[in-house]
Amino acid sequence: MEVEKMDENEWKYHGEGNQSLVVSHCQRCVVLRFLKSPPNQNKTPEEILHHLQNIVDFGKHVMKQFFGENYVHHGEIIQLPLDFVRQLCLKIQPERPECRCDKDMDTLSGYAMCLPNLTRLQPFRFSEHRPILCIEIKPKCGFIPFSSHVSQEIKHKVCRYCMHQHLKVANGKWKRPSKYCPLDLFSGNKQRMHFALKSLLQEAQNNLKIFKNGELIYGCKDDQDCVCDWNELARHLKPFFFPCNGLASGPQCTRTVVKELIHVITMALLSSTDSCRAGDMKTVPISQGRSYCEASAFNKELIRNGKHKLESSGLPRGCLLYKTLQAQMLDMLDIEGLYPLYSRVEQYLEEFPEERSTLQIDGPYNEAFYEKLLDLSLEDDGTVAFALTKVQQYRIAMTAKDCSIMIALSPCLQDECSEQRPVVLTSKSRFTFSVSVLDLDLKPYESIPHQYKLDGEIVNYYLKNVQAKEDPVMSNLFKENEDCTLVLHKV
Ligand SMILES: O=P(O)(O)O[C@@H]1[C@@H](OP(=O)(O)O)[C@H](OP(=O)(O)O)[C@H](O)[C@H](OP(=O)(O)O)[C@H]1OP(=O)(O)O
Ligand SMILES: Nc1ncnc2c1ncn2[C@@H]1O[C@H](COP(=O)(O)OP(=O)(O)OP(=O)(O)O)[C@@H](O)[C@H]1O
Repeated sequence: MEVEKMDENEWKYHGEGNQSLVVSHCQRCVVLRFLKSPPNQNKTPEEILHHLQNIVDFGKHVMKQFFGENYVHHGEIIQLPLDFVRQLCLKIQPERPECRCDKDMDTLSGYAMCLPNLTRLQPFRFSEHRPILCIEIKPKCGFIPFSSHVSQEIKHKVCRYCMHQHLKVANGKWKRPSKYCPLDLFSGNKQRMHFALKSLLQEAQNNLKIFKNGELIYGCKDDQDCVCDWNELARHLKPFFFPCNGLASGPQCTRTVVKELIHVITMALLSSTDSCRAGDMKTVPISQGRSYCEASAFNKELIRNGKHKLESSGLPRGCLLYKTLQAQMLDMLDIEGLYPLYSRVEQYLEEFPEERSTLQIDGPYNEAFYEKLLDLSLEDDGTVAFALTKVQQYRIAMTAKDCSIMIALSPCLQDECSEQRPVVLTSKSRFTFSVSVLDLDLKPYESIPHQYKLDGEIVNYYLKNVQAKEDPVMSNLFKENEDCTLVLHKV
């Protein structure tokens, strides 16, 4: 990119999260990702550069090992003319959702990350001018803690996402709770995955976005500004799934198109398109934890129908969901078991502050950092080394619990398909596709006390306001079904 010739008119607002703001190039398949910070808390250019360098290194040397070369796009740092950045910031400001304006885009350093635009990245070069559909999913934590340090039984039964939903609705972050449960998505069971994806389509929150040719066509910019109309979505998608038409519009058409969409997402998520170095690093056998969440609407429906066993087919080892789950499961002790270890590291650092850099708390995130993450031993020998390894593994796990998955799909003809290109078929069309992961910024060491506090708040809110009310209803349902089993067995 020729940085001297940067023109803000060639860029447009693309999206943002809590930490960064993204603009996309109007013609080329690239984005610029700027850091954000609260007003008047600007970092120096050196600090920004260091932060960005850490993000790139972490993607390159650590996350690529966990997720695989092809899934991770670590990007590169770019230095931009300050005038361009200021003009760009002014230009995009009106597009920004109000709820994100508590932080400002960094306009003082001139540094940003340059990445491929994953919403427009064509899975394969041959199809450069083909339309492209992209689905972004933020799946969140896909397992129930198995750690013996967990103090509240409910955490062994209901997943964090489902519990957190109630607190978020109470706090006004979202208007309605979602029926999505990450454990259904991560189950590998197509029926459960279908239910999870349908629930995401019903209540997208910040967990689902759909882009057509790089433009957001479905999902929430914020809780006030959501484009979530299934008929409208079906109108956009019909040419992708039914290119020769023959499908009249109406509710039946909408349902058919949505079903096809869910099918392609499921197939892409279960596909294995890469291998990685940490490939056979097994954090814990999935069987150790419960494979379903008691609060999942899918699970409740099964119980209502007298079935007690939720199928969990398991994920294929090479697929991105499997890799994400394995990285998430580096949180082996749960925040309750981790917090005392964090305190041990803190105490040590209070005594020996100069050791902070040797311990690589704030980087560099290099090969040596990665190697230290591979020790999965849970035997606490009382050392700072043990505590630090668990803290760093926990940070990786938190990062994997908050990352997003991008699936890019492009229609292709039968004679264009070859063995190198993964293809997914629907009833009337075929797509080449690629799967990537984004937002792999390592969670800061300093966020651990916040995690500890938030965990308590989520659980306490759930116990007080939800479980207390739901329990009699659910236990009655269990009882009814048990009665039924008794009749069949003995009489
Ligand atoms: O704690 P959670 O689970 O609510 O996750 C936060 C996300 O909220 P979500 O629940 O996905 O709506 C939150 O997402 P939103 O800003 O709410 O869209 C951030 O991703 C936050 O990350 P960071 O601390 O800014 O790096 C996330 O915080 P971390 O816990 O990952 O640090
Ligand atoms: N390389 C990319 N290509 C296309 N879109 C991108 C890319 N990177 C980010 N985005 C878009 O910008 C949004 C915000 O980016 P990102 O998730 O990295 O922000 P964040 O502030 O780090 O998020 P969080 O709130 O989770 O901390 C994403 O949800 C995605 O839609």
